[in-house]
Amino acid sequence: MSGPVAPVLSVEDLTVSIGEHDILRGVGIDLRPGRVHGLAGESGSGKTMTGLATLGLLPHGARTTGRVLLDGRDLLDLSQRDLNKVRGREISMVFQDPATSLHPMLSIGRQLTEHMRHHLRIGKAESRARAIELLGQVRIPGPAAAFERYPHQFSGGMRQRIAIAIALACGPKVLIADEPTTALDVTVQAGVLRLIRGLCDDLGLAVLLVTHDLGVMSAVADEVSVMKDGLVVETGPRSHVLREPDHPYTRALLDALPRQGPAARPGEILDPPPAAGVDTLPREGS
Ligand SMILES: Nc1ncnc2c1ncn2[C@@H]1O[C@H](COP(=O)(O)OP(=O)(O)OP(=O)(O)O)[C@@H](O)[C@H]1O
Repeated sequence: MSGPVAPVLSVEDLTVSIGEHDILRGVGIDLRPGRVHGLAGESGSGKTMTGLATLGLLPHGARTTGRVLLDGRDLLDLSQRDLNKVRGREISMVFQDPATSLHPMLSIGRQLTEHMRHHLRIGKAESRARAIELLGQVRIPGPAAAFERYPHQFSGGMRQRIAIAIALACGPKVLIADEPTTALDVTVQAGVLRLIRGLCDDLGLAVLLVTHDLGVMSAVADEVSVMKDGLVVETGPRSHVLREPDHPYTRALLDALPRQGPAARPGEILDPPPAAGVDTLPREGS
């Protein structure tokens, strides 16, 4: 095992308030290249808000304190203009429902290339070639033909792969994936998770994987943070947090999982055999 890699993105003591409501109350998370950091917690605990805050995408009127450091720059200090350069270029986000994140009236090729041409300032032929390469990288069959097609011509799983290709188009260092498989049929979830894991490994992406699903977390994450009421109550290596949690809230989350076999205990359900990782997921259906 190699030593700890320096974080590319560090959220430090982040607070977000809207009106009287304290939504985040001092969140700290480090994202490292080539690592998937899972963010778990019950609905309303602040997972999505943490992801959005890293992109400066907070609701109107939100007040923030703390720091979001990307390679040493505090994103909370950037102007909207500078933040726009960071979003999509250095940090990208994939949302739960690809049907809403893809534009229904624009071809896949246009959605991929406009993004690249804007951020990377490259020409039409170069952006087309890169788009087709990206579609291949996310395993869309027939990438050149897919380039000409529209979102409705693809299945949900394929649409999420396309959304991931768009997120990766400008070569970001950080990918925020907010419940990326929750809207998908269970048979295609594994394939999308395996893709995210593979891209993280191959491209050295730092991934924040927001999910309420501890099974997903167990299959893909290297580190896990657990949120409750706007705070990270526990963070650490996946095997530790999901098998021997220190915090009673994490234990309660694990105990609330449905049992999956006569002798299964939470640690056994969640932890794949050593080094098997994502390969323990079922084969994808599309
Ligand atoms: N636009 C908004 N304005 C005001 N409060 C908001 C807004 N969006 C979210 N909140 C509040 O912020 C808190 C955290 O929400 P967030 O969506 O981050 O939770 P979450 O952990 O991602 O939950 P879920 O799993 O349901 O998505 C919640 O109390 C929510 O009601």
